[in-house]
Amino acid sequence: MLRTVAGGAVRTLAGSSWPSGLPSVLPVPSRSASPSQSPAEAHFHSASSSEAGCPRVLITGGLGQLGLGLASLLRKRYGKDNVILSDIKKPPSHVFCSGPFVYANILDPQNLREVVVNHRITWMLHYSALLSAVGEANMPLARAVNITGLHNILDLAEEYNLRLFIPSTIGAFGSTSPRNRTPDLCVQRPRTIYGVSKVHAELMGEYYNYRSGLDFRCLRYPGVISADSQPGGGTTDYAIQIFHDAVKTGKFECNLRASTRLPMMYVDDCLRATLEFMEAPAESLSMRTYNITAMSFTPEELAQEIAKHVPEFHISYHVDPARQAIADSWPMSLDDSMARKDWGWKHDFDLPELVTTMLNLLGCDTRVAQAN
Ligand SMILES: NC(=O)c1ccc[n+]([C@@H]2O[C@H](COP(=O)([O-])OP(=O)(O)OC[C@H]3O[C@@H](n4cnc5c(N)ncnc54)[C@H](O)[C@@H]3O)[C@@H](O)[C@H]2O)c1
Ligand SMILES: C[C@@H](O)[C@H](N)C(=O)O
Repeated sequence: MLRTVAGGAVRTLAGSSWPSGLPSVLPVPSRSASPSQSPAEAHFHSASSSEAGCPRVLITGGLGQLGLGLASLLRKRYGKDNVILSDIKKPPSHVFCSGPFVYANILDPQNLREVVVNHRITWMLHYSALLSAVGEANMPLARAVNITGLHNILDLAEEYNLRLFIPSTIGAFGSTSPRNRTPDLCVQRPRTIYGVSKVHAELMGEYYNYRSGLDFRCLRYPGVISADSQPGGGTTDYAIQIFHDAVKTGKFECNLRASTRLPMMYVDDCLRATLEFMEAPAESLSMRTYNITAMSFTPEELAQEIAKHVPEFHISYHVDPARQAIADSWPMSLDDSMARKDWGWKHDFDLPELVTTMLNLLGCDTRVAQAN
């Protein structure tokens, strides 16, 4: 099993049969390989890996909270030039210089087609979206990007036989879903355009998989916490901002109630899960959409953990009714046992490690704080 540590470095790797000669990694599945096929036949039928055996990856929406970290991890794995970052935003110069970047608007199918063809793309990781809070603030745009854009992506992935990853979210559940240890399969009646669009993405991807064999893969992420990128307008954003404010000012005003429990994950776990899932043999996947999680906490519990390192830290509450209503309809914890069973998902970061890591990355000397 491939494992990484904070920062994305490979820690331990098992297995060694990647045909491109990459350092020992999980065997790359050919989606049409079967035990009766010769490796040559399997390779011939695999359109999800490039001629050289190494995927050529396109990341859409790559300048958001998660895209840059994902690109960095995948570039370490597959080579800088095999991972193309794209967005409609202008990249800062350090991003532009760090590897291939192209403009790709998911609402423009012609533009997308050119990118896929010109860069000989074999895997697409589709990260463009409007998140929960900004989606409610601009429903028509969220509907266009998250639903019309998705249709463009699916059609292209089917036409060019791409392996397609689309992240879903805890926001794909609603108040009528079980809220404790929410299972993979249950009632999904979200009441945000974000949630509705993600249920649509899950179902459409599974339908394309069923209809034409599209190698669609989807993980329902919890709230993802990272230090080096800004959150994009979600309901779980408080769990990032709290660290910045704790380090800068020692206090934080939270827009959710103290007792609001939500599933969360540190970004390194999230990105490693994505890579491991993309590399998992198709035969090991009993489903195409999996829950993954690491921890669940409330703002109050997070503040208490931060206060162990920043003793003067003070949290206050000024609840935003729109975000609170969204959070109250989401799971408090997820059941991700199927991901753990099928393809070996295992998180590294629980709440104490998350807090220590975030504070260290943001420049707070937690050892000194603890000593004090
Ligand atoms: N961050 C989280 O906590 C979290 C949790 C669950 C799921 N996800 C999912 O992961 C994905 C990435 O999340 P994120 O936090 O990086 O989002 P983000 O909002 O930070 O970034 C989204 C990116 O999409 C781009 N985009 C918008 N319209 C576009 C268009 N027409 N064409 C191309 N790109 C466009 C934006 O410019 C932005 O850079 C999303 O699909 C999101 O639903 C994120
Ligand atoms: C949970 C996730 O999908 C995103 N961070 C949001 O809050 O909208």
